[in-house]
Order: sequence, then structure tokens, then C-alpha cells
Amino acid sequence: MIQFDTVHKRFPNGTTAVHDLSLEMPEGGVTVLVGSSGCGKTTTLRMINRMVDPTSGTIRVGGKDVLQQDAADLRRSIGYVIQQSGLFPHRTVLDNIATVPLLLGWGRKKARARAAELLETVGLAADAGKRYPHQLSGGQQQRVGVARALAADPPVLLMDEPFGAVDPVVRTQLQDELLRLQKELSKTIVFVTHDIDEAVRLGDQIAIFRTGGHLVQCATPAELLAHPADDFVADFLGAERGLKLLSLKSLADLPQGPAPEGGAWTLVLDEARKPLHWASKSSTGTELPVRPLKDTDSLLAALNESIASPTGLVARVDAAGVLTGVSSRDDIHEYAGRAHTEASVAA
Ligand SMILES: Nc1ncnc2c1ncn2[C@@H]1O[C@H](COP(=O)(O)OP(=O)(O)OP(=O)(O)O)[C@@H](O)[C@H]1O
Repeated sequence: MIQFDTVHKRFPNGTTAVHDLSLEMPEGGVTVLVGSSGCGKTTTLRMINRMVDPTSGTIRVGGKDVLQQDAADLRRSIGYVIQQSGLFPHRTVLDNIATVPLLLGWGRKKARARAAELLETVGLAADAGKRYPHQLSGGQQQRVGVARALAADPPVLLMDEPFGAVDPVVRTQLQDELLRLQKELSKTIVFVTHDIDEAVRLGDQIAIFRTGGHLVQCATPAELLAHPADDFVADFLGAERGLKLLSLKSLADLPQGPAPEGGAWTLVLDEARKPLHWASKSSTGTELPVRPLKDTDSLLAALNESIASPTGLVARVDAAGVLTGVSSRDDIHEYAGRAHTEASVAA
């Protein structure tokens, strides 16, 4: 666990970046720091590994006061990922990833073996290891940055806008990868972002800051969306708060029934009973695409699909893509209403 106890940071030029911050970041969870530009997110993050020291207050990592530890040792024991990957341009990808293990005296062979293993972990091909950072795409460079931060298997990972410089599609892929990795690794992650959707997607808890380094609210995404503490938080979460809440709810309990037969539209399946498309019974014989959803997909995706689908029906499939049934627009609306009430009551 990381604990901030009445931490204040005032820079020599008089700027207060962090104002009496008390906050706990649970072990094995993702805490996302969000807020407008200049509200103290990066300074908060950098005080954890002593790239910046607080003016007053205490920060403990795993129960130990960071100021009582050697700054260089502390930094090596905490993974750090930044927006522009921060890779060394004249070192190969493999040597970049092996940086901290080498500093820790692992020996070249062991450090490189670990680096090769991590390339695979973050979804890169083995031959990427021999390349130099400029020979990779921005998204691949970020993956290398994550691999480098994980190299010495630190319990804590600090991530400062790590996916801020890549396009939205790659960004979603990197978020998926991080969620997959986190399921396996259960690191204590502190993640800075400007993007509230990214925060809702990745955070076990979200801390919202406002200018002057004030923490306004820290809560789970569902709590935050259902009960923003004030207008500032509500504005920050955006007008689509209700829809964002639906993005947190899976379809596991959404009722489904058999696919309709003999109506205006038929769901066409392949031999393995996987949905292919919607076919119109009319003389034009129109075919429209179907986007089947799994139980792990979100209620927001179901709502979207029910609007896009010509029949208002959403095809449901199992993990192998085989049809299990369909859900109607009415089912989805009713389930969404219930999910909203439950979240509001629970939060
Ligand atoms: N070394 C420094 N000296 C003086 N002021 C600083 C220093 N570093 C940051 N600041 C100021 O402290 C405040 C908080 O900065 P910080 O970088 O923590 O904000 P942030 O929320 O991460 O911003 P952004 O989202 O733009 O990265 C800002 O007003 C910034 O200008």
C-alpha cells in the first residue's frame, strides 16, 4: 500500500503543486489520478519515487517512509513509465528492458533472458528485441516502456500518461494489455491521465484533483459516477455520466431468449452456429452486419448495438463465438435502469 499523510509540496518559486494530500493507494490495485492540467498529478506521482521530495507530510510505500530510503535504491525498486516511453535511443530494445536488472547486478545473461521473456509478456515479437527504439511504432515503444518498468518485478508501478501520445485504437489496445497484465501480476499501480474514460476503464479507484493540488474526491469509478462530490467533479466526469456507468456493467445477468424466426429480419448463422449477419425477408434481400456480444462485454456496448441493429436485437454468443440467444432493446433498457439504481444505492 502507498499512503500519503498530509503531504504538501511547494516549489521554490512559490507554486503550491500539492495541497495537504492524504490518500491511500491500495496494494494490488490501480489508483488513477485525474484532473485538469497543472493540478499536481505528476508531482504527486513523482513524490512516490522521490524524483520530487515533499515540503511536509509523509509518504509510505509498503509501510516505509520514502524519505528514510536512499532515492536511487527506491527508484530502482519502483517501475516508472512515462508518455514518450523515455527509452535510451542508442540501446537496443532488449538492452533498454534489461536496464534495471543490470543496475541491480543480475549479470548480462540473466538480465537479457528476463528482457526476452518480458517482450513476449507485453505482446511484442522476439525480433523486436534487436531493434532500436526509433525503429518501432509509438504503441510498440510504449509496450517496451512497460516491459522495462516491469523488468525487476517491482511491486509498485508508476505510470504518467503512458498512453497519451498514441492514437485512440492503439490506446485501447494498450489499455486492454494493461488490464490483462494486471490480472496476472496484481501490481500496485498509480496511473496519471487526462482522460476520464481511461480512468473509468482502468481504475479500481479514481482520485480527482483540482488546480492548486487539492484532492476533491477519491472513490471507485461506480461511486464517482453515481455520486460526484460536487459540480467540479460532475463537470469533469462529463454529461454522459449515466452512459459511463453502463460501461462498468457486464452482460452476464442480462436476460436472453431464442433468436426470432419468420420475422422481417433473420439472424443468419454459419455451420458452427456463429452469427454471420442479419438478412431481410424483403425482396431486396438486404444483409446487415451483426456485432455479437459476449457476457464480458459492457451494457453500454449492448445499448449501442441494440440501436445499431435493424431489429433492435442484440446477438449473444459464448466465449467461442457460438450463438447463445438474443436480447431485446426493452430487456436492455430495463436492465440498464436497474443497473443504474443499484449503482446509486450501493455508492
Ligand atoms: N519544478 C517545478 N518548479 C516550479 N513549479 C513546478 C515545478 N514542477 C511543477 N510545477 C508546477 O506545479 C503545478 C503542478 O504541476 P504538475 O506537473 O504536478 O501538474 P499535472 O497535474 O501533472 O499537470 P499536467 O496534466 O499538465 O501534466 C503546476 O502549476 C506546475 O507549473
